[in-house]
Amino acid sequence: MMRQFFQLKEEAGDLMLFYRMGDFYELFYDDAERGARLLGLTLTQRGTSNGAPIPMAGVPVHAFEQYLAKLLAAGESVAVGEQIGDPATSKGPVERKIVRIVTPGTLTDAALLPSKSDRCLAAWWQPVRQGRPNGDAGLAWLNLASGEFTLTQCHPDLVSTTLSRIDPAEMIAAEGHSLELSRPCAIATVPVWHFELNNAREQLLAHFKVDSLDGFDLGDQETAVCAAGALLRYVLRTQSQSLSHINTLQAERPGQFVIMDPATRRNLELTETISGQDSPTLFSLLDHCVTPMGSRLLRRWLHHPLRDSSEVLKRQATVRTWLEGAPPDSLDALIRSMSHWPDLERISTRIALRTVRPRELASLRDALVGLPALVSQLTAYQCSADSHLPALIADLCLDDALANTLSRAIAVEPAVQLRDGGVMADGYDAELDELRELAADQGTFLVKLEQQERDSTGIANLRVEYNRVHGFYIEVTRGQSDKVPEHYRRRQTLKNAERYITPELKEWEDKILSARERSLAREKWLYEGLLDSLVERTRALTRAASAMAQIDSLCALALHARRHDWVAPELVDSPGIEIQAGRHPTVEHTIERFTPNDCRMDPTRSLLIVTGPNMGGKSTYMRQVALITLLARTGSYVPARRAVIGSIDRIFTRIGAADDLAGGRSTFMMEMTEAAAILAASTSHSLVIMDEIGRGTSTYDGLALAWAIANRLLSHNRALTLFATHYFELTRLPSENPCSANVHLAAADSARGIVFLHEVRDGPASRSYGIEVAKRAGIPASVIRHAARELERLEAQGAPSPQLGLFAPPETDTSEQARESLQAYEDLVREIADIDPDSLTPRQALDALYQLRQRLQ
Ligand SMILES: Nc1ncnc2c1ncn2[C@@H]1O[C@H](COP(=O)(O)OP(=O)(O)OP(=O)(O)O)[C@@H](O)[C@H]1O
Repeated sequence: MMRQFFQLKEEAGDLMLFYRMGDFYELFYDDAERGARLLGLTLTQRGTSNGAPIPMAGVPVHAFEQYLAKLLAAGESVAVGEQIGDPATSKGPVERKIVRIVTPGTLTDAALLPSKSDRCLAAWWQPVRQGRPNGDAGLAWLNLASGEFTLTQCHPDLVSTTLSRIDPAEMIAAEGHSLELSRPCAIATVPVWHFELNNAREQLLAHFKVDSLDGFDLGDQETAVCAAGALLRYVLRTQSQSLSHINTLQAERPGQFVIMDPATRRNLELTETISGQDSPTLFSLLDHCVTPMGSRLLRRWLHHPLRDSSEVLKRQATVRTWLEGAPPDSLDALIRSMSHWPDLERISTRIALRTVRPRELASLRDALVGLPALVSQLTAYQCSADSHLPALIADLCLDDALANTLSRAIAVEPAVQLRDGGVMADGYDAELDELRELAADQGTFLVKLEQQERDSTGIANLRVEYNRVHGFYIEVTRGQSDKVPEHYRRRQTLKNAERYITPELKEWEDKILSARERSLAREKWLYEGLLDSLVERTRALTRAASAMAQIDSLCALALHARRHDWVAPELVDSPGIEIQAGRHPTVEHTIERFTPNDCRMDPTRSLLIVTGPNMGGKSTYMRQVALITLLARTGSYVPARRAVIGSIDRIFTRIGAADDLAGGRSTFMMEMTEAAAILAASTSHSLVIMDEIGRGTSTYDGLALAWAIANRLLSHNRALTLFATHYFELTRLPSENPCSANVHLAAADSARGIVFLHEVRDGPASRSYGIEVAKRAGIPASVIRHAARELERLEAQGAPSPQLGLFAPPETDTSEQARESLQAYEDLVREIADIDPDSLTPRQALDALYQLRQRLQ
């Protein structure tokens, strides 16, 4: 047996191998130890190997799925070695085979998948030369549960940002290539040759059954093709079924989405709060979706705001259709009609994988039967020319044949498992009906036969009976045996009676005894046949599922907009943001009276210095501007009286970083790393939120850095920036650069202390109110008094203000020496510019380098 185990284990490789033994799945050796640790199983032993006991741990077959879910959540991958031979007829160990491989990124089973989020598998490939990244990285990702297969190429620095929006459950990387991930996920390593272009391309050609990839328009995506090929190879290994639902491969090109790095997604709390909770987040707020696929799409939209306005405007126009010119209760009625919809997206995938369960088909049938009513509800809306509702409705118009087939084929309430029978509907197949009738109506048949035989033989006490040893028989008492007709064959002789069988009874016996097995086999065969016909429809089903998801998500956005008085933002191509009376989408629900605020930023007013007391509302204000921008770019309405949102390429936020102790970076280091990324990548189309940059170090250092960073953003990046700070010295920036302006969150003194007005006003804050805020926070009165005295003393002393030197314009050195060194420097630069590296031999290049170095000295 262990030899067989080792064979399977070799096949399973790193996967945990569950080896079927009777009613248990057993783990051995390291797998057993890992399983015991992760699942809390009791570790036992079975025999010895080289004198050492073999560790073993097992789980009962009936509870396997629960254990599996736990392991997948822990990022483990599993292979199931099932008994496929018949124990009764096997000599030696029963034949076993790996029949199932489950990895965190290749799940399709509804029970193991979260309903409201995707779990995809991604592959990453970075060509290297001399140990350094050489060119763009390639990424491919597959949502096996929906069949979406996508790839892209990006600069190596953008890999982590791109992965943060894809949020894979599992990553495939080449052996020896390590990748830094912003969130933990399972990593599978595969040999480097899986990523080689020719192998990868062959894999894709074979899967899509094409001679060239030209039709997919991937000419500029060679590195990403390497990743896609390796990914497909991995998936084919894990899935024993055909992957016919993966029928296209789409390339994403830079510039399609508003880029947000992992820190920004976290700071804006799109789908997870900063502390890692599911709510309150922007997604939890807007998710009024009534289908799981609608929720999943909405989540995707929030992580993928679009740069190009055309698709956004289509979504917006569809939301408008439901809000304007339609009776208010029609939206509620529409949502109600969708609320019983099953997860069509996953069902159609499971049809393609041929793993769909009977009850899923029943729910598909019910949904399809109700589809025409939903379609007519949708067509009743008057939509504007720019809405894509008509296209979505067209995708929902599936032909009746599918609904009719399912209605005829599937029982009203089918069994959970096909193996239990009772799945196919009565009347769908005459042979199945007969088998079922036989199995169910044996009593009736026997009574009928008995009567028939009594009548034909005239033996009044003739009986038709059954026992386990002899099966069915006709019993005639000895006294009547002379009346027995010739075609009766004796089966058994008893003291007082003879037992007979007739050809008719024998035939019926054969039928009845195997009727149940035959009816189950027939059902299985019919089910497979039904799947054959459904598989051909998966494309249409997937399109309908996608239309349904979009309608559901857009209804959710419309509902939220109606309930909370949101407006349609105007989208323009120039860079800029203008918001009138904007609110924070989530904070507005957590407090009684939210104060709306305006915001105007454009190239002539690109940086706003935001000052105001702690707790004054600075962070809320800046986040609300970012969230309104993001919502506008997903097609949603926004919480404002009016909003005009320009073309935005990236949103960056640098907000109160937490220590990344695991990554070995302090708060200040994190802050500076994020700031460095912003300075390196933001453009005049970027929205940058900087909250109190520089506060993690000494006042002088902090202020100096904040000043220099703000200046750089203003004059070099020219990004639309909201820059909150407690360094009042920074409020002098607008007087030096007219493209910046001061705004502040107003507060007022009252008899009972400071009152936060939460109102954004022009100009800098007059003072900081730090001591008042500390008082409200409960700092002991004696400490507050001490602090107030200290403040007075410092102010009276006119404590040296660090800004004096900092804010002064750079000194211009006019001395002769300075002029000379400037001249020398310019000569040197010219000389370097004149070098043509392509025309130099390596030796000449080295000489040139030495000469330059000498000049510097
Ligand atoms: N516009 C607003 N209307 C009403 N209440 C608001 C508004 N903005 C913020 N608040 C309230 O003020 C609280 C503090 O806001 P926020 O954290 O944005 O202040 P802050 O100025 O960034 O503070 P700190 O400088 O200490 O980080 C919020 O939790 C919210 O309850």
